Formats: sequence, C-alpha cells, structure tokens
Amino acid sequence: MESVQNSEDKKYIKGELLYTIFHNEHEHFSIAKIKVIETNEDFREKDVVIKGYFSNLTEAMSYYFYGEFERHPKFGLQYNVVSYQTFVPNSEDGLIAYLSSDLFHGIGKRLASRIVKKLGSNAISKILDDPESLHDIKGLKKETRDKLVQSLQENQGFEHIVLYLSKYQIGLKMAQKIFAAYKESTIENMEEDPYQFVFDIEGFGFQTADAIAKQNGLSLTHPNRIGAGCIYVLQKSVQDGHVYIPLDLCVNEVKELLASSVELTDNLIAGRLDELNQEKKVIIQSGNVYLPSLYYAEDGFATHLNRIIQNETEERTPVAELMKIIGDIEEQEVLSYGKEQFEAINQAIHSKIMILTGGPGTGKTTVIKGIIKAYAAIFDLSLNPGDYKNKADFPFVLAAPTGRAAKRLNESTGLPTSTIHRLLGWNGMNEFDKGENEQLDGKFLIVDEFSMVDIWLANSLFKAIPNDMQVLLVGDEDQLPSVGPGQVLSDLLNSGYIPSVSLNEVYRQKEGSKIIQLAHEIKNNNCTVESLKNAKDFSFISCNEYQMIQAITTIFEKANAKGIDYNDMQVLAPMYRSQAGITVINEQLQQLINPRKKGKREVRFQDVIYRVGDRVIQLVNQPEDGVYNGDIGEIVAIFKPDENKENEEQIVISYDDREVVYPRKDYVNFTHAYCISIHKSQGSEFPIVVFPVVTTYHRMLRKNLLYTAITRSKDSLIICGEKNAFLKGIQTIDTNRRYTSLNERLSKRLDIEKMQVLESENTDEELSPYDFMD
Ligand SMILES: Nc1ncnc2c1ncn2[C@@H]1O[C@H](COP(=O)(O)OP(=O)(O)OP(=O)(O)O)[C@@H](O)[C@H]1O
Repeated sequence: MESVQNSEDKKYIKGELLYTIFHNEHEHFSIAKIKVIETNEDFREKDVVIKGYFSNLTEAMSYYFYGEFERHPKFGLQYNVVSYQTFVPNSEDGLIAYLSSDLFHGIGKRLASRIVKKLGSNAISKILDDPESLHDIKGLKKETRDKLVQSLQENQGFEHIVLYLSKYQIGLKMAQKIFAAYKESTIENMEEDPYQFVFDIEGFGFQTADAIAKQNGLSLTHPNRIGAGCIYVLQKSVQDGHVYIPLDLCVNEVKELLASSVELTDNLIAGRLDELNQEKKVIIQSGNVYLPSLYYAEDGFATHLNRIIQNETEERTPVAELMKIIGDIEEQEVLSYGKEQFEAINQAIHSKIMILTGGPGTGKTTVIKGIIKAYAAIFDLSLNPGDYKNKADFPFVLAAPTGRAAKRLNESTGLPTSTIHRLLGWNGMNEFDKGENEQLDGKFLIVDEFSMVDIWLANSLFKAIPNDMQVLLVGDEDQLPSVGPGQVLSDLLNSGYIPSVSLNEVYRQKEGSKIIQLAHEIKNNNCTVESLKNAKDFSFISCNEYQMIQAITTIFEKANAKGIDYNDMQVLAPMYRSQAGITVINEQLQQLINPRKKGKREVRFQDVIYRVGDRVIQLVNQPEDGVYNGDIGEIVAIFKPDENKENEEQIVISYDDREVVYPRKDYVNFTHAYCISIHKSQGSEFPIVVFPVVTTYHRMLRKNLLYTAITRSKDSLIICGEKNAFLKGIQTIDTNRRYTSLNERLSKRLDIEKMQVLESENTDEELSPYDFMD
C-alpha cells in the first residue's frame, strides 16, 4: 500500500471516523465527521466534515483522506475527498498487529509476522496486487490464505483501486462504476487493456484509456485501441443526433483521433470495424456503422410500425355519415373546418396511423379535438373518464414528450394526458414497464409534439402499442429535431410510409397575430426586414451584445410597471455563455425579480445562488418524481440538514401539480429559468417571449432554431438585438444532416409490399415459369 510518507506532496488528513451524517446506499456518497489525527493541510481544528464517494467507512476506524478543502456558505469548511485508504501502520510491528487483529480470522501474531517478514512493509499492497505472493508462507493454509485475500479485498480492495485510479484523474464516482464491473481485477485489467473499459463502462472516455495505456507502455497499435477509438467516434456522433455514420467517415474520424500518435491505414481501421461487427459491438449494414442500441431501436421501431399498420381496420365510416358527424361537431364548436382540416379528421378516423403536421395557428389542436369527438360519436363512446368502470377502459390515450406539453394538451382537450415516460411506466432504472409483453390500454393514441421524440423513445413507445390501437402523431416538422438521436418525424414524413396531412392555412393570423405571420414567413422563406416592423403583439428592440442585459432589464421593468406578471414573461436564448448568454441574463433577472432579502433563504451551489422564490427549470427526466426535462417550477423552501430526518441540505421545488425535494447532490438537475435555452423551450408556450438575437450567437442561429423560439410565444413577442443577425439566421438552413436510415428502412418495406401486391396480382393471372422465358 502506498505509504503517506512517500507522498508528502499529496495533501491528506488522517482521521478517525466519528459518525456518518449522510450516506446514499445507491451512489455510495457519504458525508461524515472525523476526528483529525494528523494532517499536512494548514488546518488546526480537532474535527472536520468530509464528503465523497466511499465504499464502506466504519466508525472508529482510521483512514487517510486525500482531497481539498471547500468552503460551504452554510456549513463552513468541508474536506472534499478525492481518494482515501484505511490507515494501516507501515511499521512492521504495526502491520503485524493489524494482520493479526479481529479483521482477519485464522491469522495469529506468528503467521502475521511471517507474512510481514516475507513481503515487507508494503505487504498489503503486494497481496492485493498479486495474491500469489502469499504462497510459500509456512503454516498459511490455502483456506486461511484465501480468506485473508478476500477480507483484504473487501476491506481495502476498493480503496486500493480508488487510489490507483486517482493517479489517472478518475474520480470516486467513476471508480465506483469501474469497481462494480471489475471488482478486484480492476487494476490487472486496466494495466492489460484500458481500452476495454471504453466498451464496458458507460462514460469512460477514450482519452483516459489512452493516457493509462501510455503510462503502462502499451503499444499504440494495440488492437483494442482502434476498437475503442471506433466506439468513441460513434458515441460522439450520437451526441450530434446521428443514428449511424457512414463507414468511410467513421474510418476517417477514427484515423484523425488516433493518427497523430501512430501511422494507421484505412484498411487497418476498416478491418477492426469488421471484427467489432462480428463481435456485435457495432453493426455494419449497407456501408453504415451503428452502435447496436441505435441499430436495434431503428429496426425495432420500423418493425413495430409495420406490425401496427398491417392490422388495418376494415370498417369504414361512410363519407355521408362522417360529414353529418363533423357537421354536428362544427355546430357545437361554433366553427367551420377548412378543407385541409376536414381531410385531416377524415384521414385520421380511417387510418391506422396518421401524422398531422402544421405550423402554429393552423388548427392542429382544433383538429385533434375534432378527431376525438368524431371517433367518440362513431363508436358511441363517452368522453367522460368518470363513465368508465376502470381507468384502463377509457379509449383515448393522450401523451407528449414533456410535462408542459402534456399539460397543454390536457388544457386544450380537457382529457387526461401524460408524458410518454409516465405512460410507458418508467421504472427509474432506464426501463419501461410497458412493452411487447405488457402493452398499452386504450383504443386511440394521440402523441403531440412528436418532433421531440428520439428513436429510442419512439421504439419503446411503438413496442407498447397493441395491434388494435389507432395512432395519431402530431408535430411541427419545421421545429428543431429531437435532442436525442434520430429525426423520427421528418423521416416518417419523407418516407411516405404512413399517411400524413399537413395543415397550411393559418387561422390565428385572422385574429391579427403578427407572431403567427412571422412564423409562416420564416417557414416559407419570405421574411424580410419589413416583417420585423412593430405590431400590437410584436416588437423589435435594436441593441448590441453589450447593451443586451440593460435592454432586457428595461423590458422587464416596463412590463412590471404596466402590471404584467413576471411569471408570464420568458426569455429564450440559444447559448449559455457570452455577454448576452443564458447564464448572465439569469443572474441579472434574479437580481431584479427575486433579489436577496433578509429572512429569505438562499444557498450557493457551484457558482450559482439559489433563493426561495427563484424560477427554475428541470434539466433531465426524473420520472420517479414526476418531473421531466423542461418542466419549470419555483423554489418554495430550502432546508438545513438539522431540519429534516435525512440530515441533509435540501431544496424544495414546486411544479404545477407536485413538489419535489432535491438533496444537494441533485442540484445539478435544475438551473435558473428566468432565461432558458431554446432547445429546452420545445413543447412549451409562454404568454410573453423575450428573444435576444445577436451576431455573437452566429454559430447557433439557424432557421429551425429561430422558428422554434418565436413560435413559443402565445400573446406577445419581443425580439431584442440585431436585425441582420436575425435575418441571416433565418436564411441559414441547418445543413448538419443527421445520419438516420429510418426512411430507407421504411421505403424498402414499401417496395417489398409493392412487390407482394404485384406477385399476388400475377398469381391471379396464373403465371408459369415459361412466362419469363424468351
Ligand atoms: N376552422 C376554423 N375556424 C375558425 N377558427 C379556427 C379554425 N381552426 C382553428 N381555429 C382557431 O385558430 C386558432 C389556432 O388553432 P389551434 O390552436 O387549433 O392551432 P394549433 O395549430 O394547435 O396552434 P399552435 O401550434 O400554435 O398551438 C384557435 O383560436 C382556433 O380556435
């Protein structure tokens, strides 16, 4: 074991564990109080609070903790532990006493001194590195020897590994993951082939593997190095939304990644990819390279889509009957459906699966309501969930990818809605309860904001759709694609595999909305500087990047003076950093809207101050608590550790229908929401949108991003910034094509179906092989 005396430059505190304040079983995260025995830190107190990821800290045991002090605004000085090890005396006498203690059964003083005599003061480290080193010790039976190794591994294995991994800047959290996978063989495996970790451990980076390999003198042409490079390149491509990358591009990127250090030929990389393909670590099809999870998601989605569509209902409602039903609905709703809208209702009623698309204000919601009412009238179904004995008997299933979108769907239809995750029964462990074996209840599924659904979620959803369920997918194809991989909505539309109706006539514009007009001008590429003239619900305030904060502050102050509720105003921006970025705007607006006040609690987390009353946004899906990426809430309480039974600092956030308690380690799951990113605003609408647009954002300024931003505003839109930047942005098409093969998969299926139809027609004519001969 590495002795502290050998690493004097490394800061440490040697201490005895007094008690544990908090321990998370799942993550092995602990906060504890220790009595300081010795330290090379400039610290003179008798005890200190430590925190970090530990395997098994035992009260009254002594440890070396390596790390650094951190000053917490509320809890004062804490020691943030990066690695640690149980204190084992490194004098021979101490070591003998340790090995002959109650911790190791069957080893007495005599045996312990023989071990120390043979292995020296580094005995424990030697045994952990190589259990064989215990062979040839007189009187040490195999059984006792195995037990000693096992106890040492249990008691010290993890720490030993943590210490080893910390040499490569691998933190405790990742060390926990690695230890769970490799246990005591971690070091052996890592020295032999660190590249394997890229395959086995989620989040283990290629660069880390490369650094470890270099230090262990592994060859740069190690076969797994190229393999790990391939996996790394593919994983990175998923972050850009790709489902696959073409083989030649993959080869080039791997070469770029590895070649600075070694000469690699295309053939060598392609050969390695071929082997990975045979080992099913990647899948190569038609010259495209996929990570298996994406290949199977795309293939699975296409298969289930096909399965559902094949079970077409034969029954057709006669047009006259449908006209009558729709006429009745028009009377009730006091409107007259446009031609496209009627067609959409008619098609949706008669299609097993249909897509409804259209820009803002074209009547998508109006049509959804029409479809539901028409379906209910045809099949004589009540739209009151209370009329059904069981919840599962209610025929309509309405869902959306985010909580806010689901809520909007509920408000516009008056029917129960949920997020797709909740619908599928997310169990918090990356799995859904619903699937092929337990499919969804209901007869008619409507999914809104489908452009936000990535290929993984689409596959999970379609797996769970029973054969007899009708499906309506609703979305706006001009919005940003899903954050996750794929572009399911646009691939479906391009493939022509399922019927779709596009609504183009704008109805809200007739009510004099400039916002809708602007959206359609952007969509149809006829937006000019004239389009940016102020109107009742629209204004453009000119300013540059450096004036932005002042401009936004003034807008908010003026609105407030007019009696407008700050909660109705939402700033949307494309990026976090820069003078006019999300972070700075949030800081400024927090000061204006929710300033520091005596008696109002606040805590600092990283560089941000969270205060009771702050508007915040959830950044990840947390289905176990019923909150989803993009949900906006308000901090309603901050608790000190001595105020709750968990003994931890907590922030309580209130969302529309629930309150969620976040322990400090989960504060990364939310951020301030006075200004949010346009990506996070997808699926939401706000009464007043303030949208800064300046040239500094240029990398981000694309047509679909600007379109998404302005279509989030319901009543009023204020753009502030540079007109040129805006006009340039709307002319910039996102050319970063996502590599997906859903369209091809579906087109192929269409071709097969056409051939089958041809074949069946030919059979009718009783063709014989002679017909194909000259
Ligand atoms: N056929 C129609 N006749 C009269 N008004 C209509 C008609 N269709 C839609 N509208 C009205 O136009 C407005 C926009 O319709 P709706 O909300 O259904 O559109 P949308 O496509 O869902 O819009 P968004 O995507 O912006 O939410 C509503 O006020 C709606 O009542």
